[in-house]
Amino acid sequence: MTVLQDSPFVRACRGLPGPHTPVWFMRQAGRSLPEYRKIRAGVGMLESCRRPDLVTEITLQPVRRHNVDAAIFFSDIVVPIAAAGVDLDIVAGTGPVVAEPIRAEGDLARLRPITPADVDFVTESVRLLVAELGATPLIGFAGAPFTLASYLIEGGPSRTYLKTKAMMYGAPDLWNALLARLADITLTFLRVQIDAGVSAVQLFDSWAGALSEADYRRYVMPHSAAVLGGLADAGVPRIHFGVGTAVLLEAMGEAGADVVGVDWRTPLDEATKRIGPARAVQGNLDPAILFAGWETVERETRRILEQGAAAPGHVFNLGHGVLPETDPEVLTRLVALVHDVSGS
Ligand SMILES: Cc1c2[nH]c(c1CCC(=O)O)Cc1[nH]c(c(CCC(=O)O)c1C)Cc1[nH]c(c(CCC(=O)O)c1C)Cc1[nH]c(c(C)c1CCC(=O)O)C2
Repeated sequence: MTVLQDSPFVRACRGLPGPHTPVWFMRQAGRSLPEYRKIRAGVGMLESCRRPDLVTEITLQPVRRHNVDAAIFFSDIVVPIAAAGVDLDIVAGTGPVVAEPIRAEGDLARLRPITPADVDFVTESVRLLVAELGATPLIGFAGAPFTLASYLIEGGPSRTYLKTKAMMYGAPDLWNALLARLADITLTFLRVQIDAGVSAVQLFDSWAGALSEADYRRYVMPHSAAVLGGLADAGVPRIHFGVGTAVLLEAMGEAGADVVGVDWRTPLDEATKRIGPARAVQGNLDPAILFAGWETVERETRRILEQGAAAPGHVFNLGHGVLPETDPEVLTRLVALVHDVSGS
């Protein structure tokens, strides 16, 4: 086991004190970095996720630049479902597009279980990265069953989740069969990453905020809990993140998280009241604040560090991913600020 238990990041995830508040950014690897745009030129997104040389280089780029406290494995939430047999592509500027969406019982056969051999490129990439990263922890990740199902059912990104909700409410047996399959694939995919040496995992339920708490608990939480609960003995912290989840924070913690990701809509002290004292929080600077000038960035960062102190552990992050237009120098400066303000 290569879990970096004494790193500031893993300690904060476990609610233990450390030398400073650790910080990393969702989508820290990606289009905000010129070196990323250069290495990705002419290479498709899915192809880049399957090439260990590219995965390693792209994952390391923001670590070299920003002095963040953790790296996040470069991949995408649809990589395991592509490995499970679903014909899909990641279209620049749009996101995942599924050739034949899943709408009926017979379509489930297109989503078979995966074995570690189906994602051997993940094992190889994680091993290379863990060796390169040394004392910096690597975060593995996967999409949660609801968010994955939304792409599979809609066929691509959606504003209303109309077909997704129609299946969830109107065909609950099919819905539960689909989400159970996705939970199984996700659990295997995260175990592969843990076995290869990641120090933490993040389950992205980015679009769960489309649901009420009651419906989240009824239709989604059991499947996410199967994933997170299935990793209870794995020895790595589990982060559970979504957007627009103010009313879901308590349930997302209960689903089996050690750390609950919070977007910018809920202050971290308020989030901690809802989540309770047993779990750390991660967040929650609005990614758009990075465009508002340094004074505003500094003021908002100080506020978030103060409010985060109410939680047993705080991992500083944005409330959602880095926007492609972000000036990377602002991110570098933000990391230094978080370390400086929170350091003893
Ligand atoms: C919903 C979701 C997806 N993918 C992901 C989520 C959950 C996180 C979130 O809520 O943002 C997760 C993801 N996708 C990517 C990462 C890399 C690691 C990191 O955070 O640095 C992670 C963690 C790379 C990527 N995934 C994608 C890119 C951009 C494609 C490119 O660089 O060509 C990257 C760097 C493509 C993608 N893939 C997806 C979308 C919506 C997009 C954006 C489409 C676009 O704007 O072009 C699906």
